[in-house]
Amino acid sequence: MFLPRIVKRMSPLLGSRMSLNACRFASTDLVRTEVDDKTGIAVVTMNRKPVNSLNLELLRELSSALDAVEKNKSRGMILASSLDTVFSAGLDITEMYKPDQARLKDFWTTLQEVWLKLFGSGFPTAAAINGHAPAGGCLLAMSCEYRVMRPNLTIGLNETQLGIVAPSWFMSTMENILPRREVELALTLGKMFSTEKAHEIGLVDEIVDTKEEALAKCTEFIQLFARVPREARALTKQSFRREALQKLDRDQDLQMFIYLVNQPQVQKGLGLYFESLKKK
Ligand SMILES: CC/C=C\C/C=C\C/C=C\C/C=C/C(=O)SCCNC(=O)CCNC(=O)[C@H](O)C(C)(C)COP(=O)(O)OP(=O)(O)OC[C@H]1O[C@@H](n2cnc3c(N)ncnc32)[C@H](O)[C@@H]1OP(=O)(O)O
Repeated sequence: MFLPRIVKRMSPLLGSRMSLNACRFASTDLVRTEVDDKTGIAVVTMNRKPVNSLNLELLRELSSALDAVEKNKSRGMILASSLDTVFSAGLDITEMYKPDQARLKDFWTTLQEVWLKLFGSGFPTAAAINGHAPAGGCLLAMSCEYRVMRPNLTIGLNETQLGIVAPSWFMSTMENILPRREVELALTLGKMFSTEKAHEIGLVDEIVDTKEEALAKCTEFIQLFARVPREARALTKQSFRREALQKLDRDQDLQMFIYLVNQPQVQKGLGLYFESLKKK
């Protein structure tokens, strides 16, 4: 159970430029949330070694962090990773391979919840992509309004490469950013884009060299909205994203997921893929 710990302290995270700002922290082991008192922007940092794979516990804590950002009336939120080379490896394969059925249900329901809160948030969002972002990691980054990425990394929805199908709301999330044709090709190929290619096609907005620069660029983006009335901005964003949000029928999607994941050929594929990751 996530219990936000709100304390005042100096920020150790954002380097000298922001280190004098007092920050409020609401943190757990897996997700650190820090609100800069000067900018009012929350940085939500995923911290699950080795690769921030999204298991039930990490998803639950992300969901709670999004609630806390909403409740605190933060000016915006930056999603980042504490790891040097990985933003998030996507869904934790161990949640889907030979799963406990009750936990599998909880896992998927919580993932839906995180997406609904992040993609549908009223506050401005940006992703500081300081590491690789395959599949579910790409989904989180794409659910934000702006993406800043370090060079020589990869991002994309690679599900078909694993022999699985990205759910339709993963697809809609990509379609909110890229032209339909580009999305169809990316999805059917299971394409992982380099940072540079992702920038060229518009999947990523800016490339920077360091995590600190990524956080600074995300902050600049969120500050663009400083003079825009908050409610009007939020309703405009939510209205623009409504079609994608409403298309998700949670019960039907859950049933489909449970059915597909339990198919012997999907289990076999997930097992082989997991083994190949271990042998790498
Ligand atoms: C309604 C329709 C429904 C359903 C159809 C059914 C299912 C579809 C549902 C959802 C879509 C799926 C979405 C996903 O997100 S699936 C996950 C896809 N992720 C990946 O393919 C990424 C795999 N990982 C990597 O490519 C690399 O690990 C990465 C580039 C991220 C980092 O490389 P690095 O060299 O730094 O680390 P590694 O040595 O590879 O890994 C370290 C360690 O971590 C383990 N690992 C990696 N990724 C995962 C993962 N996703 N889940 C669990 N574990 C992972 C890896 O095995 C290593 O473990 P160990 O050997 O024990 O150290």
